[in-house]
Amino acid sequence: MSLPPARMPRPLLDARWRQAVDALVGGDADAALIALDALARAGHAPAQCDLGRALCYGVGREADVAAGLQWLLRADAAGEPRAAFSLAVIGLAGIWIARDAGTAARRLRHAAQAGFPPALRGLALALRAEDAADAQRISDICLAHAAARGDPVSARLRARPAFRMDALSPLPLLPEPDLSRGLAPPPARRTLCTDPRVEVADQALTAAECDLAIALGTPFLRPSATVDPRTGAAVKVPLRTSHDAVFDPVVEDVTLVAMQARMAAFADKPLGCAEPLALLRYGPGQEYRPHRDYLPPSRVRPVPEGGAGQRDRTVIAYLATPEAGGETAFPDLALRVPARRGDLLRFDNLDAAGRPAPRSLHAGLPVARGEKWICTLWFREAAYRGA
Ligand SMILES: O=C(O)CCC(=O)C(=O)O
Ligand SMILES: [Fe+2]
Repeated sequence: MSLPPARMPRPLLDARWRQAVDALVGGDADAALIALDALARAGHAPAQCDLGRALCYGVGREADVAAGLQWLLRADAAGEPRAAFSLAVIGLAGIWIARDAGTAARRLRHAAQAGFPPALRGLALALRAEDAADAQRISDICLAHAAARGDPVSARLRARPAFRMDALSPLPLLPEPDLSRGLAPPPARRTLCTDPRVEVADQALTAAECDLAIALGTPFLRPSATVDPRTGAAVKVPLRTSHDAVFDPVVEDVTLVAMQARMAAFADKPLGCAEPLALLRYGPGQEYRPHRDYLPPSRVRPVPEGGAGQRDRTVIAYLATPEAGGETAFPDLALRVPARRGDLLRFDNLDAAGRPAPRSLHAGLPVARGEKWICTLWFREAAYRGA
């Protein structure tokens, strides 16, 4: 006999929820979402969380952010740590809901204290930027716990070498991190050119942010392609010989969001105007030949028609300094920007009248020795994410 979910005992609900998650991961999104919906309505907080995330990010069906947020809020109110973490990331991004670093920090602490690995890692990296006496010690304990719970990125980011699971001390009472400092625009910028505008912010990223972006994106790297302007199809061409990865927004990460929020602040653009963050790796001899970042008109839906418009601005974050070569060059402006880990570069792709600016021509010069890693945000004129 089959009871309606609302009357099922908790272990049965948990079993149903695990089945639904297996179906979601296994690609049977329709069945998964129907099951999650029934469980969510029956008050099962983990299912509310998964349903909320699926709706927010359009997993298995068209995104419905408003409905997704409602489920996440209900799961969070019921104490579900993963929902607290998702809402912390969403609250820091400030695209779907107004940015609130204080509430995000409270939610992140709660999720970390409950042992959710991405939250432990996010809290650990936020603490690394703080100078309180205990911050570094607690940061390392958090990374150790996240690694022990199966997070390979935390294992890579640990300052100290491997450890044994049975040597782990219990998680101490964790502090609430100050997430607001990571969002502020870089304090100083150097203007290298005014037409088109090119600016650099020195040492605007922390070492932890650079390492995290590399570690998180590495599994997704593939040989770079570009778009054929005639057909719009992705093609492999000698224009880009690097490897790249695009961070799908569903890869929620507090540190990555804080880093992007700072890149957006430097660009004087809302983060919601940015395309998803891209990661690029260049080895010796690899390059990005001279090109412009604005799109062929056929791929631009103009703002007055409700589209996101052109790529009006680009921000590049340098994550790893090559031993030689790899500068970003602007041939028409006689400029070369060294690829120095931690620095940000921004430049305009359009002129003051909003027309494509041919002088924004730029290139990633060949790396001579070592590796160059960057993250790029291409900003549109109007809202792109969640639009
Ligand atoms: O690698 C570089 O320095 C330039 C990268 C670039 O042009 C881009 O990502 O659009
Ligand atoms: Fe570019």
